[in-house]
Amino acid sequence: MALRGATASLGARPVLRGVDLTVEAGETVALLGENGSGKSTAVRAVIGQVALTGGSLELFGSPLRRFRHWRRVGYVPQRSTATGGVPATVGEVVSSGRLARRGLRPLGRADRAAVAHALEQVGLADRAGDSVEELSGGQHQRVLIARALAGEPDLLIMDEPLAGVDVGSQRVLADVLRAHTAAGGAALLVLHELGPLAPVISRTVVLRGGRVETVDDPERLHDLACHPPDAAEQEPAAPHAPKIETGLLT
Ligand SMILES: Nc1ncnc2c1ncn2[C@@H]1O[C@H](COP(=O)(O)OP(=O)(O)OP(=O)(O)O)[C@@H](O)[C@H]1O
Repeated sequence: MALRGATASLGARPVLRGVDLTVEAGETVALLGENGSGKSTAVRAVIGQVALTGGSLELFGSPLRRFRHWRRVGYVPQRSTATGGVPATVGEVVSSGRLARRGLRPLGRADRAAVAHALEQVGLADRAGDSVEELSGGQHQRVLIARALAGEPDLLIMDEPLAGVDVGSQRVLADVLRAHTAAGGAALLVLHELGPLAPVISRTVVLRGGRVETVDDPERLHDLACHPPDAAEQEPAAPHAPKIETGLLT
C-alpha cells in the first residue's frame, strides 16, 4: 500500500496536506499523532472512503481506480462507529467478514472454517452464539477484529484497536498481528500509544496537521506521538521504540 503526496479535505477543511505512507508485506506500521492530526482520515482514504484531492494511492501495486480486490483488505473501524445497536450474534458479525469473498452465496465449509479460526484467534470461540450486546467493550473490539480476520485479508487496517481494551486483549491483538505478518500479511494501525503492541510494530509514522512529522530524535517518539508538546519533558521514551518514519519515504 502506498499513499504518495496525498491530500484530502473534509467539507471545506484540508485534512491531509501531502501524506506519504507505505506499508509493505510483512510489516506492521503504526500511525500516531495528536487528536485531529488526520490519522483516521488517512486510513479512510486508504480504504477508499475519503476521496483524495491530490497525490496518489496504490493498493497491491494497482492505482486505486483499477483496484478491485477489496477482499484483500480488512478494516476495523473505530469501535464507536461500528456496532450501534445491531441485534446479532458474535458468529453472525464475524461471518459478515466473509461477505467480500462469498458474495451472497450461503456460508460454505471454507467460510465456516475461517470464521471459527478468527474467533479462536481472538479468544471468543465459546461466544459465537451470544448476542454482541452481551459483550464488554473489549470483547466487542475482539469481535470486530475477528470479523476483519475472517475475510483472510492481506492488508489489515485498524483504527484505534486499543481504545478501551484491557492488557489481556492488547496481548491477544499482538499475537494476531504476529501471526498475520509471519504469514506475509501487512498491517496499518492507528494508535495513540504502542503499549503491548510495541514489540510487533515494525515502523511508526507520526502525523501532525495532516503531514508526516519529521522525528529527528527517536527518543522523543512517544512524547511527540501521544502527548501535547508541553508534556514532552515529563515522560520517558518507550523502551523498545521501533524504527521512526522520517517523512521522506522512498
Ligand atoms: N466530517 C468532517 N467534516 C469536517 N472536518 C472533519 C470531519 N471529520 C473530521 N474532521 C476534521 O478533520 C481533522 C482530522 O480528523 P481525523 O479524525 O482524521 O483525526 P485523527 O488524527 O484520527 O484524530 P483522533 O486522534 O481524535 O481520532 C480534524 O481537525 C477534524 O476536526
